[in-house]
Amino acid sequence: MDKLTEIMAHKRREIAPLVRPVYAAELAELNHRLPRPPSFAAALRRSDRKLAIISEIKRRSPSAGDIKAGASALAQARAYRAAGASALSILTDTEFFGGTLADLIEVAADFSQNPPAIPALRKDFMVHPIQVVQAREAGASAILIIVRALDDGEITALHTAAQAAGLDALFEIHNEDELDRAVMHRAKIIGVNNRDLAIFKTDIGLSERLIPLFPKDVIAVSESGFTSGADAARARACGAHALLVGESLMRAPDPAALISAFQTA
Ligand SMILES: O=C(O)c1ccccc1NCC(=O)[C@H](O)[C@H](O)COP(=O)(O)O
Repeated sequence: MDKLTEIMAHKRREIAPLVRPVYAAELAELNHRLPRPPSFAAALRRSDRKLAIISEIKRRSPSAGDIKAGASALAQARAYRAAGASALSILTDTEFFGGTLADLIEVAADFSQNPPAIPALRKDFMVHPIQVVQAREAGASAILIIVRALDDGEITALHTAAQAAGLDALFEIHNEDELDRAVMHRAKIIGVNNRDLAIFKTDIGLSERLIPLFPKDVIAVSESGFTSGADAARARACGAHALLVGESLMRAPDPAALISAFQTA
């Protein structure tokens, strides 16, 4: 069993006690009642030709073990914002990544009270619309849809729920078939995850292979394995609008310098 399969099985067991029908009317009411979060999609299309950097809060991971155990999500988010990050990715999975939904709630509440707010992706392993309700209530601007981990019915349910709740969706893919499925679901934002989850190797060549195949109106994100401006330059050259970066920014003594190197590569 590869790691993603193990994580998805755990996530399905974890949320089983919370699962209930989630109707469009509930999501629309939520969207109407809660303050509108900043747009994730708009933040990824920069007008200054710089790459947008989605900066991730990631305390540990299956591939790296501890990265920055005990890090304050709020301190990390403030550092990223000050450094010019376009958006945040906040891992809310506890078992494998050491994050919590409380991290997202804390950061989104602080940013809305102390602007400027930048949008946050709820980075978790989504399987049911109840997690979309949680994401919207927590202050997220977007959710993650991992195409290979879900059947088409589940993708439709998550995507429809996200749209009804006023959230964007980042569709994550690893190959041409998954790209076709994301396009069939009318994804507006598609990310290529450069990490092979079976052997944990990252290869930016995967983005170089897949991003040129994206429809022209899709926002292209390259995810995982970025450590230098030279890596970012490869993603830019193949058409990426944005990078999603976790480990190297969490470990960086000066995240601002690294974000600047990525942006201007
Ligand atoms: O990072 C992992 O080890 C991992 C393992 C299994 C499933 C997902 C995993 N990572 C999620 C991500 O997509 C990355 O956190 C994200 O793209 C940032 O990657 P990086 O910059 O390499 O930390």
